Amino acid sequence: MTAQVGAELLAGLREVLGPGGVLTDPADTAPYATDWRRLYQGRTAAVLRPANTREVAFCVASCAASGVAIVPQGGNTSMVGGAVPSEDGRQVVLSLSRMRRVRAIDPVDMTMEAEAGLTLKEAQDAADAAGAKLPLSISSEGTATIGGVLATNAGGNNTVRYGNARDMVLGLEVVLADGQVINALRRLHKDNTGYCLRQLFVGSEGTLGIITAAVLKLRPRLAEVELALCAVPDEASALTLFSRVRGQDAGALQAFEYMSATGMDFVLRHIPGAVLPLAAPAPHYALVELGSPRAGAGLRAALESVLAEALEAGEITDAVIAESGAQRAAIWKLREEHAEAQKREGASVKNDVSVPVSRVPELIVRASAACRALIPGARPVAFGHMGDGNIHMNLQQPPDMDPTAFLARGHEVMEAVNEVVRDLDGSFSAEHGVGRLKPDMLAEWRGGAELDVMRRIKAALDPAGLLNPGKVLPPG
Ligand SMILES: O=C(O)CC[C@@H](O)C(=O)O
Ligand SMILES: [Zn+2]
Repeated sequence: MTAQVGAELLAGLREVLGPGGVLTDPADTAPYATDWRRLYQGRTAAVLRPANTREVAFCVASCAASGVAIVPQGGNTSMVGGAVPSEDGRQVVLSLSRMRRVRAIDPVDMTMEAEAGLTLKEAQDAADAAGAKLPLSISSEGTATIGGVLATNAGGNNTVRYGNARDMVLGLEVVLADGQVINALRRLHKDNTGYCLRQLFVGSEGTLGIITAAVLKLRPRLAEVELALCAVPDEASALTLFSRVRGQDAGALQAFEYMSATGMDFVLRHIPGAVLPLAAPAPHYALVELGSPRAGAGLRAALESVLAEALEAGEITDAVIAESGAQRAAIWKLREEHAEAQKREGASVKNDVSVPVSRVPELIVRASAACRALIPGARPVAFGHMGDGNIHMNLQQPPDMDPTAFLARGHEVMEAVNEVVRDLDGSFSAEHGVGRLKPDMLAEWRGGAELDVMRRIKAALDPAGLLNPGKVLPPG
């Protein structure tokens, strides 16, 4: 059992962090205690806002000495309640929001050293200003932070080309549960000196240590980008189109996103300014993006020719290629606003699942049918990162159903989808993590020796269980 947050602890923290560094007024702490989806309504006695790594270490050591648990928090955009405190008020939130410096960018090494509280968008912009590209891109990048995307190993829209967050980390600075700091902010591409500790913290969702800064690997800035939105007759055609585009020039493909008619309809109805740039709505859509750091790479002609072939083969029925940066942004908005549009349409159950890419059409067809059979009138909303096999196999409430009654069936819905995912050799959580929502699934899917090793690592690094309790690992 963790300890209550005492007045003495708070006074000591205030002395070092300053008055603005420790929030205790419920009006100030409330936004830190709930999640974007409003799945959880926690309570916290204090939000700590350290301004540098030394202060983070001080907070962690002070809380450890008092037996108080800490919930690390970045942009608080978790889809699985990974950054919310519990309802009993015994967990303090440690927000990294004041640590937002770009410490260094090296254009020769092609690296950026950034602090955990910098938003992903700010980091992307800093890379761009230095003539480089930070290729991680997710829908919540304006709010999500570097610490958060690393702690959760975020994936997003460009995984098909650049991999996930963990593929972009060369170095890491982490505050451990006892207040020690691992300073491994190295910029090395080769470094076989013992266990690769940084990758242990990436994806650990704040349960093993608190990431305070990272060295990120940059890529050359793109000189040419071409984007198309395609109308697709069925799920199988979307996969054939993906293979065709990749087959033409695998190195140029940087996003292949799938959307269904239902999700697109929500975006067009709920998101101001959203307009479908095609002649008519389609049953399915594919967003295809090519990019090259080389000016004169001929991507426009390449895209036109591959789409002409796909049209001829009946894999697409229509397509539009963006004519400007503004049009590109408008098309991306149709995809990136799916989560917001779903929220405005009412209650939904999210299933962030992945399967081998070849099985994505089967996943969408079978899981949609399973959801419809479970709750008649519910609307499957499949969309996401088809090029890497990660589909958001979400289910929207029937229009006339009480949202609370619908959400009460959330676990049944997740299980119906997971049954299909299991059968297709997939994963119950592709990019959103486990958080507070899915530890029971972890027990079931990653049980046995895997879970045993995870528990031993947790016990070794956080023996008192003070870092983000209740997240990732099921109660032991
Ligand atoms: O809302 C979702 O289910 C997915 C959110 C995010 O991962 C996305 O790809 O837009
Ligand atoms: Zn996603």
